[in-house]
Amino acid sequence: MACSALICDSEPWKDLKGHVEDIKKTHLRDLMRDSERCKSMMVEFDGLLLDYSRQCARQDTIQKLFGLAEAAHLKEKIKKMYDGEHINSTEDRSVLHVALRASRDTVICNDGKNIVSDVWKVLDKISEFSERVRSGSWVGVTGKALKDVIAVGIGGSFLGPLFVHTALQTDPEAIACAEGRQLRFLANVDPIDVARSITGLNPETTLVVVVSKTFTTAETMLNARTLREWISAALGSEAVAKHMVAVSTNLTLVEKFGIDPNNAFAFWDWVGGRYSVCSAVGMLPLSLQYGFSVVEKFLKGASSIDQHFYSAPFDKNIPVLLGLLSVWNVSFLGYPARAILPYSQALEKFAPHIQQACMLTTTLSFNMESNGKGVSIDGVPLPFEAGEIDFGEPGTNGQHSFYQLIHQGRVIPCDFIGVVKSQQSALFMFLLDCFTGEVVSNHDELMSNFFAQPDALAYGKSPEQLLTEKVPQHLISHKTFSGNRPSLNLLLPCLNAYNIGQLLAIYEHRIAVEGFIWGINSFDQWGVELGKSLASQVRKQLNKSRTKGEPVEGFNYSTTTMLKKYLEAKSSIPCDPTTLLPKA
Ligand SMILES: O=P(O)(O)OC[C@H]1O[C@](O)(CO)[C@@H](O)[C@@H]1O
Repeated sequence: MACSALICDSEPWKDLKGHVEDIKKTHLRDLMRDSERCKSMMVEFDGLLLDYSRQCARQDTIQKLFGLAEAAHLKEKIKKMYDGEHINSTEDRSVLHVALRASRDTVICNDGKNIVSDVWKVLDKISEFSERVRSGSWVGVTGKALKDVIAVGIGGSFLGPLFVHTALQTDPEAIACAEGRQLRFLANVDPIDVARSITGLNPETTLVVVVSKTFTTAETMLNARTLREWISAALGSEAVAKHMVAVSTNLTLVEKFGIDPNNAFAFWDWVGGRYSVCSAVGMLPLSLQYGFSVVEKFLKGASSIDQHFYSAPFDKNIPVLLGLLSVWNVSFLGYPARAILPYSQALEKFAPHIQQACMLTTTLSFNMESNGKGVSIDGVPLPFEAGEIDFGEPGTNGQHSFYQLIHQGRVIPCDFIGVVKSQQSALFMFLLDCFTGEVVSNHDELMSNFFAQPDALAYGKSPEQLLTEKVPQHLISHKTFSGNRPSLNLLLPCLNAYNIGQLLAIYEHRIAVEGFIWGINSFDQWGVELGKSLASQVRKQLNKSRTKGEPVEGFNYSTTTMLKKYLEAKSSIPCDPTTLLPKA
């Protein structure tokens, strides 16, 4: 395909378009009867099982999708990514988050230079620093060990590390390593978030890690200054050197902020913010909390998927299959959203992370920032829908809220993520068959839903079935489930650091596959910049009005009215910097 050609003009795309009507005539009830088909739609790799037999697709659909992959030069694009070509063309950068988890002996080059040794220099520094802090050889200004960490950062400098931290928090090995320690995150510039992050913490025993790729993000920098004030007010300004460290690509600004450059942990412009969990962005706070040996396992899990993604044939390649199926669901079947449904509470922050990587809600994800685009990589407007709205909630909580929508409302393809061996066992596990009368353990109860829900979505319930069940006539339409709702299952052996790394990398690469097929740049984010620049105009106005009493001007009627109303009241409550609590 020529450079500015769109994938929708290719023959395989047109062929798939024509195939849609064919597929619409099928029903998952019938497709699921074909065991050979189902068998061909299962892939196992490194302890993982992907079952995509409940996709509205036949084997020939999958073959057609492979044809589309070829037309989009998917293999070549993956190779270009690993080869360090500047595939993020609008920012003229390579996209090399795979280098962040490569083993020491791997060679991955950016602009002709092997970057794996740079990666390991920083990882070794993280390992050494976190060990000093954890062992108490690095102490705060009053000589006390630093047992609590607040990681200040937003977007990609927050959501990924939060996901991994939340997932590790209940893993027995990680629990043992984190004994007596706390890791908190401060992302939102909302004073409520600030108060939550420091409540109950003593500056004497707290280390603040400021995480910002650019070191210019307004929310992060204000929060960092606020915590610097909190530390200085309690311990004196010289305490900053012992109580604040930074992670950034902009070491000049780190130094200007007042953080000792020796206490700065670098990463590089070839790491996109939302793909930065495996850089110091995630590795420093997580290593401080759990120790380097745990985070190293996480990196190894991600690396295992990196190698699989690079070398496995497409019919056995989990991220490739997931990406192609997403394209099928979004661009051909017309389903704009995807539900990410982990059947493990430990993964409660997974969907929020994927949203940014993919888009953004209260917990928006990385897919939405990556693939929420309307033009091709060459700047040509897309005449088809790309990107999807990701949302999710761990089962069975989701079942008691939005599952009604996915069963009988809109068709939303679902990713069911399950775990064979839970991180935890509840009491009933041991008492089964004894005197409790419980039928299954908590985990089996949870997983019963993981196995049942996809079939409920696929098969539904017809009016005929309901009649045989003697459902009253007036309720038949209310109780009818159309079924034929696509889903897939990803089953992980357990949820240790290694598996968490695998899961992260699978979803990162799935996003890349989608973007490569759609022909968009998944690695820039110009869309979020507009909101940032408009906020800066408002910030200037608030400052002028509050400090000089200047009138609100230059905004539309709506914004002017709201700003005036807002400025009428004194919205900031004076606070004591040592506690950051409102002054009585
Ligand atoms: O790490 P930084 O530079 O503070 O940026 C934070 C986040 O802001 C964004 O640029 C936009 O949300 C993200 O891509 C990034 O992760």
